[in-house]
Amino acid sequence: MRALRHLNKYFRKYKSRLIIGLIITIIARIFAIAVPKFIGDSVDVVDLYLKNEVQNLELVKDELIMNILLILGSVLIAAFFTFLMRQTFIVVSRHIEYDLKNEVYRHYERLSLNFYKKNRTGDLMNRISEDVGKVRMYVGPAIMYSVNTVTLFVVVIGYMASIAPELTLYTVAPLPILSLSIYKLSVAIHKRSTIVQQYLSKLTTFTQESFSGITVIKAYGIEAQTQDNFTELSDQNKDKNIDLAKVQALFFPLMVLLIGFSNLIVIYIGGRQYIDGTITELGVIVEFIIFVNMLTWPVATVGWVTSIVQQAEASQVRINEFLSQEPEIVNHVKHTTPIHGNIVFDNVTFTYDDTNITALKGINLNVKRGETLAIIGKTGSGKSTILDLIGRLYDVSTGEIRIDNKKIDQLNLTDLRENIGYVPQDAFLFSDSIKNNISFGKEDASQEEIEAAARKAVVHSNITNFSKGYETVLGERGITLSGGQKQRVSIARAIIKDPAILLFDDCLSAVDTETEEQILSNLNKITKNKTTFIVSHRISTVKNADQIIVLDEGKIIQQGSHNQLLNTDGYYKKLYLKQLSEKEI
Ligand SMILES: Nc1ncnc2c1ncn2[C@@H]1O[C@H](COP(=O)(O)OP(=O)(O)OP(=O)(O)O)[C@@H](O)[C@H]1O
Repeated sequence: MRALRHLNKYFRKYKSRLIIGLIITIIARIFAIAVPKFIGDSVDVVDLYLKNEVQNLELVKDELIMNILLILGSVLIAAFFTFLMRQTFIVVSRHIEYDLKNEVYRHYERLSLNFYKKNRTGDLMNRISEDVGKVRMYVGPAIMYSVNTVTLFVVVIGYMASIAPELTLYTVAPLPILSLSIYKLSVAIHKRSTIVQQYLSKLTTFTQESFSGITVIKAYGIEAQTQDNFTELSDQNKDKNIDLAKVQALFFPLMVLLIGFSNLIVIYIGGRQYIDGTITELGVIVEFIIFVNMLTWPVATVGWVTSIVQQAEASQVRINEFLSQEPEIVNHVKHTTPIHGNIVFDNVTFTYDDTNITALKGINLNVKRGETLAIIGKTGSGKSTILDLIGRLYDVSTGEIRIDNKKIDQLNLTDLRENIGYVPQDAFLFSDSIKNNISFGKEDASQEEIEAAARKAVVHSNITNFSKGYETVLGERGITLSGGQKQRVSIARAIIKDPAILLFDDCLSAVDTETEEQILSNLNKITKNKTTFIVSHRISTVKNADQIIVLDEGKIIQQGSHNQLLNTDGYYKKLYLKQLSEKEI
């Protein structure tokens, strides 16, 4: 129960509603037990009349009508309060579920990229949906049924013991067996449903991947093979579901069996006691039979609730495991720090701690506001890593990065990121309209601003060619756009922010050289008072930059302007000549 203590703050938050729920439950139960009492009384009146102890039939009829009205009234009141009980407890549980989901989501967002690399997306999603759902079963149904059971027990058994103590003892004796059996069964059900969940998530992941990669599947003609794999997974899934159904099927028969057993005891022992005179009223037996049936479900829920609490505990442990993770990148500065964009790398070395790859080794750079630095180099040489460090997606291992003469970790992280327009290598577009995908960089952007940004990124005419223009909704990962169009929408998204620092990570690779030239000439105007880092494999993209660096295995092997580098033998010149011969320049 340790992990579940995390929820106490929510119980405190909804304290008053829970107390009201408790009072409502007690009232509902009191009215519920009135029903068997009135039935018992009715049987007694009829019994007395049959034994000739009461002769006036009218009196008997009046008493019966009165009892019927009382039963009706009690049932209605009990039903109304039971409805209110569910409304309070279940509604509170939905509020707590909502609060907890938001808490987990907020925390996820604070965590650094490393966290996302170490944990699978499916796992993150499971904890926020399925695990929170299981915890809700504890804060909702489990608490509601526990309160219900305890109040019913105190009220009903107290009343039963007051009218026939010995019979009460015999009647409740089999109930712990019922509770224990239901508990065992619930544990077995839980085990099997966990397995079912695992198989279901395998099947979901497989289906999701095959639909995302449908182009590859069709291009390679492997539909039949994919179908076989799906059928196999589906088969396993079905078998596990059947295993689960087998134990679930035992639940109600087991309950009915044990209720039947308790009823037999009441009839047998109660009958004997009535015959030998220990019990004087026949109605008591009738009342007891109704009480046994009333107690059965709450007793069964003791076992069920125990298993719910165990599952919730396990889920909360998993949730707490993530909640207790501290973000590696911490915002040390709470006050705002304006960003102008003078960037210095001072002997920066960076090692990815999961792969242990030292992606950057002793990098020194000095880029002033208004300047453009281009980075070129073989794949895996550390180009993207430089951009990631500027956005403080990771902290440097040794050396330091300074922006406007301040160490990067002495800047307000939100200010830093708000002042960066980043265009990643793999343009990611959300399943939303093109308009919203662009204005993502500036939420309050007007249509004119959006169009202006799209014009600068040379994608406006493509967008207006779509029948719905800027309202065109993009499919998953923007599949309705070509690679080059996606890149340009992504550039527009960065431009619209009008940030102090622009980071372009090989984002013109899918654009033809003519369009590239137009974009670069537009960027030239935009970046006049900004600091720009541009990563590329093409000389045509980097040639106009103020500084160009060539990276190789994390080290700067060449540095200078286009002309300076052309006059030096090395990687840059070789690449230039090669691309020139390919007529790329
Ligand atoms: N998130 C990461 N976790 C661990 N290692 C990484 C990560 N990203 C990159 N690396 C490794 O760091 C090195 C530099 O990668 P980086 O992405 O900076 O290269 P790059 O020059 O941008 O390559 P490309 O031109 O192919 O984009 C590579 O060896 C890569 O495998």
